[in-house]
Amino acid sequence: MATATSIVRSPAALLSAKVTVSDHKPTPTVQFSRFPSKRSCFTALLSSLHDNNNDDDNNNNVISHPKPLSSSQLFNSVSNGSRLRVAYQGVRGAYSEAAAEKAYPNCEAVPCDQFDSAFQAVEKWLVDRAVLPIENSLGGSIHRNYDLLLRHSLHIVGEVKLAVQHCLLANHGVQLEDLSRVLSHPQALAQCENTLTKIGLSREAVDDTALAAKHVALHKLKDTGAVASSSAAKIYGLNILAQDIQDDCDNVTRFLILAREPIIPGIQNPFKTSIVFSLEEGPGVLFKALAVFALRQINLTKIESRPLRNQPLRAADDNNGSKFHPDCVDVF
Ligand SMILES: O=C(O)C(=O)C[C@]1(C(=O)O)C=C[C@@H](O)C=C1
Repeated sequence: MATATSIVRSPAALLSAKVTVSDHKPTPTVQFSRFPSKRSCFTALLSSLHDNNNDDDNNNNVISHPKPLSSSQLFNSVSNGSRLRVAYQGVRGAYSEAAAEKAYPNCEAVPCDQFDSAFQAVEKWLVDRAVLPIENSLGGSIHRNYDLLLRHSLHIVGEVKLAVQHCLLANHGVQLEDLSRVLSHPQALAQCENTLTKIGLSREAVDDTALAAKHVALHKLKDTGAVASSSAAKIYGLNILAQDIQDDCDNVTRFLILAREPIIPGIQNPFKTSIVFSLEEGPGVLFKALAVFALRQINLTKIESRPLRNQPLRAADDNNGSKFHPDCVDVF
């Protein structure tokens, strides 16, 4: 069990509650809110009130949202008698596939070549949900997905944590001393940094761990291994040369569950909220923004800062001599 915090609907209506989150279930979260400017912040607040009142959506000034998911729909892996389709990045045997199946045990896990394709698959109604990695206990944040969350209009409706245990895989008959190179996802290579350095293998990044295993098997490579899961070894017929090669035995990746529809937070489940905002530069702006949470006893579980793409880096000695200008601060 872990402790987390709730609930922020908008900067104008802050509520907080200390809650307990089970690690074993997907944690429901309210929608991914964006407050890039005062104007859009106001729009977001208006549309959220509009949804809650269930009014007819005839007003063009108010953004219309898809119908929100209910908490019971959220955990149902069967919709209308058919299996829920859940997009993940990678090929069969990727950790993301295991995360999708952990989030929705009876789902049809749908492989996507890139993170962006998984976002698009949900937006184009090809699948019902996407399950994508957002941070790892050893490797840190997966920035690509933070940036994609800003570019797409999907909602975070839950999260799932997966213990990641890496294996060193090779073709049958290949010994550890035959290997000079290893392929894997960059995060997986980072999570095994110490072990791979000790063995003395050069590293090459590919799109996902299972793809690395598939490549080694398909091309019958004798000098190249793959860092991937034991299920990838089974699927692609590879031998496990070493198990649990990650640098820390507590290697956990947190995945977000994304949907077209937001969910309405209920009181029966704990809720976590993600907010994105940018700040005008000036002394103490970040301190003041964070004080809003501190003064209401809201426990922040993660803070992430991303560059604003449409603004070049600001010089360190401009304006009032302030050396640090956070371009964008995301509170998760
Ligand atoms: O390559 C995979 O198997 C993935 O699912 C991707 C991914 C990641 O993006 O972090 C997921 C979990 C592990 O941390 C390593 C890689």
